[in-house]
Amino acid sequence: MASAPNNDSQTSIQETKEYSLGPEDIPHLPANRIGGVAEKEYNIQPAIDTRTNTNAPAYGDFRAYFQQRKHKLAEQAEAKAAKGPKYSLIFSGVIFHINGYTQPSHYELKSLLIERGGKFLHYLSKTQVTHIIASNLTMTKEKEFRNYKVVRPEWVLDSIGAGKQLLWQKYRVVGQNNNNLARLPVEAHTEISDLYNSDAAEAAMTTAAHGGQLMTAAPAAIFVVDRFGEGLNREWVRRNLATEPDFIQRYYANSRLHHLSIWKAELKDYVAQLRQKYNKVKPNSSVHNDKQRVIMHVDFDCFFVSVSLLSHPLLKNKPVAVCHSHKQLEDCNSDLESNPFCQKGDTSQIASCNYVARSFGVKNGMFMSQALQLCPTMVVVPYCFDAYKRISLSFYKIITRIADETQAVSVDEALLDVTQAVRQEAYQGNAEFLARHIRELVFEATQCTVSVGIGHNILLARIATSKAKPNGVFALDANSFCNMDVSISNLPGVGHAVEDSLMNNGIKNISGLRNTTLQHLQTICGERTALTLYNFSRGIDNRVLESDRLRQAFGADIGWGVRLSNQNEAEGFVNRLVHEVCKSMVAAGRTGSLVSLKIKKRQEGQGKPGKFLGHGICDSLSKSGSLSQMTNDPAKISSVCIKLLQQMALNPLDIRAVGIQIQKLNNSDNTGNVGEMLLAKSKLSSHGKDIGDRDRQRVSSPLLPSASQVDIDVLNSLPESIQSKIRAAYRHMGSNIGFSSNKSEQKSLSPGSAYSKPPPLPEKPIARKIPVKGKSKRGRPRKLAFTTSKGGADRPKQNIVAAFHKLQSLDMIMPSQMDSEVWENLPTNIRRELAREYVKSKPPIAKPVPLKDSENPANATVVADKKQKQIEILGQPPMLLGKHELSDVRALVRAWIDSVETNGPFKEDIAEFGDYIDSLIKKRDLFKARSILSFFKARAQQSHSNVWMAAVDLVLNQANNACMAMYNAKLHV
Ligand SMILES: Nc1ccn([C@H]2C[C@H](O)[C@@H](COP(=O)(O)OP(=O)(O)OP(=O)(O)O)O2)c(=O)n1
Ligand SMILES: [Mg+2]
Ligand SMILES: [Mg+2]
Repeated sequence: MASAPNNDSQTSIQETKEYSLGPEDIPHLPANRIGGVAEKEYNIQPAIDTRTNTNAPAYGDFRAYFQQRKHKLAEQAEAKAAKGPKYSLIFSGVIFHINGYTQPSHYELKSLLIERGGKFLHYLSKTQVTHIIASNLTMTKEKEFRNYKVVRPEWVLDSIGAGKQLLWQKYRVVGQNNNNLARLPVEAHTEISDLYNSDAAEAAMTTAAHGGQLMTAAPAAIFVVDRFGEGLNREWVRRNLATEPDFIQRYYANSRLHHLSIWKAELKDYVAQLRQKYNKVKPNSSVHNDKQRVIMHVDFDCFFVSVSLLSHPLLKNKPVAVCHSHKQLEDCNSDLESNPFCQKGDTSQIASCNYVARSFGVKNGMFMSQALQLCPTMVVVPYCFDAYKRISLSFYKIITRIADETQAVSVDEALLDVTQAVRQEAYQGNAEFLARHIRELVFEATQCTVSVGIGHNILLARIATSKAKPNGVFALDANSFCNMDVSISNLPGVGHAVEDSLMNNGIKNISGLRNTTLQHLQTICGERTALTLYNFSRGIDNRVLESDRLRQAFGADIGWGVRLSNQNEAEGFVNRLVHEVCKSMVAAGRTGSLVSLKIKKRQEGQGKPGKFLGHGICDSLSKSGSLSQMTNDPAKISSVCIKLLQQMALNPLDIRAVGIQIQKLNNSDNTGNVGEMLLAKSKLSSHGKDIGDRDRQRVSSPLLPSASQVDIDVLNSLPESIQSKIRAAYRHMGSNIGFSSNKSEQKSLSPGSAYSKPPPLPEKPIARKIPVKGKSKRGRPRKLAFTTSKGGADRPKQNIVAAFHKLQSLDMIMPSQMDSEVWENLPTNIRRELAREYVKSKPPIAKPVPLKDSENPANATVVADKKQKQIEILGQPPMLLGKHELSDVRALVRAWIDSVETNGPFKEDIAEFGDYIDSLIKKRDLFKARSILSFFKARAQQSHSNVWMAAVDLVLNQANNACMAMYNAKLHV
């Protein structure tokens, strides 16, 4: 075995014995390794820090180095302090406020400015503020700030680099004269020639970033330093536009974010494959909530750097970063201080830096210019994407074989459930032994170190890893967690919006959170988020691992270099992108039946993007279309995509980013959901024809789930006319579907039966698009349920139902609980049929308890019944960005979520949306409020983003408060 990053277990056990909590608390974790450590000790040395006695080859005399370094820094600090202020006060007189997400972070910007004489305003006081720092602004903010000096964070960094306060105008986001700014020509060639005189902050860096391959091939010809007046290779730029045939491949080859997202998706499938290979069975879910669970979080230390250093072993003990920076073209031993990028603003982002660099204050994600100030001797090495992937695959092989369950988190990180694995004789029930074994095996296979966090749940394991790093193991229980000072923003799913809401209510840290009652939290951030935070703050986390969740979509997004001059070029680009996506689908043996095209369209009146050839500020558009069958054929998918593009009727010159997503995949865990399958199939009759002979062929295609996979509850919940057609379709295939809703009958189908193939993988309940609320009083299966009649709290809802009844003449009303996207894609006649059946199946409506006339939501019913009148009586309907039609508002919501899916929304946008819903409620248009909220919730759920779910909670909470105030009842969404 190669020398392993391991420790002598005996030694470490003795060392940490004094911190023991007792085995009765945590039976399967090594009791002598679990928390119970005084808070201050955490700050100095983790209770279980195997780093101290490690033989870790990667860090050698690391500890001694750190001690020396600390000493030296302290001396330097003292010397500087003795001399006077640490930095020249270039920002004195600047009173600044930071708006929205920024890179560097709020915290970093704040420190940089304050240290240099700036004054920070937490709450924006428009009379005091001199500068607002923002990377992007919402439309509302843009209007609001149009008379202020709004600057990009680069202004701060570049000013520091230049040693003086630079002119803010060059960094403006919007400004006094913004309206007069000449509209930048959109044609790519103009933009390119503009670049010759440009000071676009990221131009050189970005072009370099995306041209890594070319730089290697011919650095002298390609090197781009326009920013410093040395000229730009025009040919290079031309070659880097989306119109070039090999653009996508080169873009893919150089974009780290693209790699990270693809790897994440691929690793999910890879884990599922490996689990089959190793005959892993999902562990019994009954132990999910208790203290018997042992969860590990395993994460490589400075992954990209560690891997890149395998081919640069001599740099091991030097500060090193992986980054697309010109600096990597420099000789590592040259005088780096003289590098122009040390003095000018190199805004390329550090993907990963090693722990030596971190000891200087450098961090992952930092801009290179800032990092070089902190650590001028830092060496920059290039990306090695192939090696990262290769090493990641070896890692996943090892951990998936050992763990009971594995959830792929990212290329360098996984969550393991090892509850059973630790019971094996070799580990004697000691999780730490197992963690060491994993570290040894990974090191032996990859020559890189991983750190392991251990806990009874995902939250504890993750927090423990931050204590274990680098190159160590740390176990944490809930008690010890409660003694730690964990930042609220480190809790999973806490984004800016939630953090700000908590801050505004005086909840600044985790102990503040713990000291807040659940009820109070609920008023701040909604029921679900409140409960999650309430639990998290106490170290409680009931989430289960998702080891069997296959990837749900294939796709690609390109938001750089997209400059298209005509429709032909636009269609050609979409076509090439589809071909790229299909390649990976074919390789994975997956097919899909729904394709979405996302376009970012240059926003009217916007100047040139901050990033050369970037997408700048855009409107996001998205359109989906069904494929005529499950397919991964690029020609078929491309023709649907091109139709979608044509339907969008855009000026190709305005297209700034293109994304394609293929969903509703075969073999994915929604194939067992017959409701969804049936709806997908219904969509096939694209001209609204009934499911007849023409479709029977399709019904017998592999599109339909096998009879054994049909969820009878869901089938029974459909209108009878549709049920009978489905049953007929199965009869046509030579199979009968039972009428019983008894699940055990389905399972009892003989294993040899042609339709007895078990549904693939999922054991957790399948999310249903069409909810079933059990049986009606008469014992017959209920039709699609609109509401449960429970009495008091349902009063407003029943009135909405009444509104619905009255509106049935429109007969195209979507049942609010149905997935709106599916609904919109259904043929007209099926929609009508569902709507009619739906209405017929409603139980009689209970008489509402009379309320004061002015408060009676039934009035809303009457108003809703006479839409035109509503407008006359109540005046203009409430507007969201100038839109009021339901379909328009939905389109806005969809575009909103699509445009910032992963990062989550700006809090101002949430507030604006919340206010719009509020005004709907105040205008008594409960039907619309509910419908839009359901749509919002459904789309947010599809994004699988906790941040979006938190946004849903916030808006729902606000809506419910408004509803309670008006009707003394909640709005059921
Ligand atoms: N926004 C991001 C996040 C991650 N990565 C890459 C670089 C990292 O090396 C790798 C793993 O991410 P980690 O967050 O685990 O960071 P490191 O492994 O570099 O450091 P640590 O030791 O803190 O885990 O993914 C990236 O390029 N950009
Ligand atoms: Mg890592
Ligand atoms: Mg990681």
